[in-house]
Amino acid sequence: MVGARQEIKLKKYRYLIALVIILMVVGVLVLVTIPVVQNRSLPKKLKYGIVLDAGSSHTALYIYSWPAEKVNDTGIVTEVDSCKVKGPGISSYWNDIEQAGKSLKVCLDKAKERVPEKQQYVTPVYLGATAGMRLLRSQNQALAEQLMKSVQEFIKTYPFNFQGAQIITGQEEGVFGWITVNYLMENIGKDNAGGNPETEGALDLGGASTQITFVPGEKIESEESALKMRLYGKSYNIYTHSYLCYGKDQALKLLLEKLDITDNGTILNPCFNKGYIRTINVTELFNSPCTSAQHNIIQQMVRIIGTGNFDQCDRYIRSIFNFSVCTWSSCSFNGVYQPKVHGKFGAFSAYYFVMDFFNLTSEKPYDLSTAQQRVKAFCLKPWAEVKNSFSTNEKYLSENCFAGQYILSLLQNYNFTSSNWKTIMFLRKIKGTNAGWTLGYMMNLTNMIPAEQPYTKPLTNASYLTVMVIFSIFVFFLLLIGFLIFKKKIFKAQDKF
Ligand SMILES: Nc1ncnc2c1ncn2[C@@H]1O[C@H](COP(=O)(O)OP(=O)(O)O)[C@@H](O)[C@H]1O
Ligand SMILES: [Ca+2]
Repeated sequence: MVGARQEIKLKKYRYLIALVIILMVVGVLVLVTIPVVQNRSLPKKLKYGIVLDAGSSHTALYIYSWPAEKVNDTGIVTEVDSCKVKGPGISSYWNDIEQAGKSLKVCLDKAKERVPEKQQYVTPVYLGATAGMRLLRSQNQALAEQLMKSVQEFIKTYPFNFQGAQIITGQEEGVFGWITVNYLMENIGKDNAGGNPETEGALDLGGASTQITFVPGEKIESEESALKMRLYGKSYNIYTHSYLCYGKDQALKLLLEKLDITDNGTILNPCFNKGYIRTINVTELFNSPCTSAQHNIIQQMVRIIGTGNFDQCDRYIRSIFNFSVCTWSSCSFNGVYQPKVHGKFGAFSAYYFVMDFFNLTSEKPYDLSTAQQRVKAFCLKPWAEVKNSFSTNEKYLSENCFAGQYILSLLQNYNFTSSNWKTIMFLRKIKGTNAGWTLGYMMNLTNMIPAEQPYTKPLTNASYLTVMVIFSIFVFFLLLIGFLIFKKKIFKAQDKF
């Protein structure tokens, strides 16, 4: 009788213990789920940053965004919107200074709509002007300053956190383009085991200048073009050079200057399609510091007539580069030091626009001879045919033969030959964000690129909690089993007595 009563008591205890276990497990699960769900359902607070790229040919505005709490993580800043300012670059407003600022209205209004009102006061805005303004400043510093002031004052009328309008250096333009490319490709910042991961070089072709930036496989001889950077705990020895006057619009002026002009004011241009005619004002050609050479043209207007002569065009384009001097172990042109190109390259801006026109921008790179054939085939077409076959804007269309040949020539001067041509990838965007100096510039000025690898927890919050709970349950069960065995032994021992 006593034994049976004890058994009932023991059963009751077991049920009680089972109930306690279930309640504990439920309790632990609730404790885990709530914080995880809680954190996930919180809307991610986004931060914004705006950069205006005041290029020589036009101004563009870019809006970037990133989750507030992840500033130092890599690959998380993305472009959420962009806006192309109508009309020419700010340097073209030298005769109507106030209009330079006003020209930005449509895009700044768009930014005001895009960035949530509450965030606008803390959203930094930067304006960086490039080679167009560099050239103007070299001609007339006061005028350049007035123009910068005009854009600055106009941006200040907006509720954003204005951080300054600067004419950036060619070196900054090159390096920030390189940072943008490598940040978006996630070549920098990722903790790749075993030394530095390979970075990609950056090739930027603008209207007034062009930049080449890469980490060479050899020591950089010229200090002028060397830059040591520490990013995310790794050191990079970067080579960068910006060629003023070798953007595609200024290079065309360099070419026109080389061509003969007839007494009646006609220039025959082998780099324009046969039959194409463009009339320009002489001052338009010679008002640039790139073409300040003396000229004795008496006419006001000159007529440029395309002859579509590929070989002649090639020769003339070569003539705008000087190969006669080099005081270094290797040079590109004009006596500029350049180490051997190394690794892969991303080529953007006008490189992309022009090569895209020739359908040479696919994921699978084309070889140099295919590129040459395509450009040649286009240059040999008469203008009448070209005009009818493409709906491209006439100015770009008429300059594509020149631009295509110029790009092929420039890249070969950098020593891209048939053997390494395919290391160049022509691209406009990387993961939805425009390739260009603006993103790198903003990240640098907002201190978003740490010099050292930021401390990262080995586990995410959610996995940390999960692991902790699983182990708690595990330990709890071990204890429980131990306890039950222990109890059983005691009961058994009691039964014996
Ligand atoms: N759709 C296009 N097709 C061809 N060229 C283009 C196109 N859009 C822009 N470009 C060219 O890209 C270049 C952009 O240069 P830009 O950034 O304004 O000058 P810079 O960087 O020298 O200050 C210009 O030469 C412009 O004509
Ligand atoms: Ca540019």
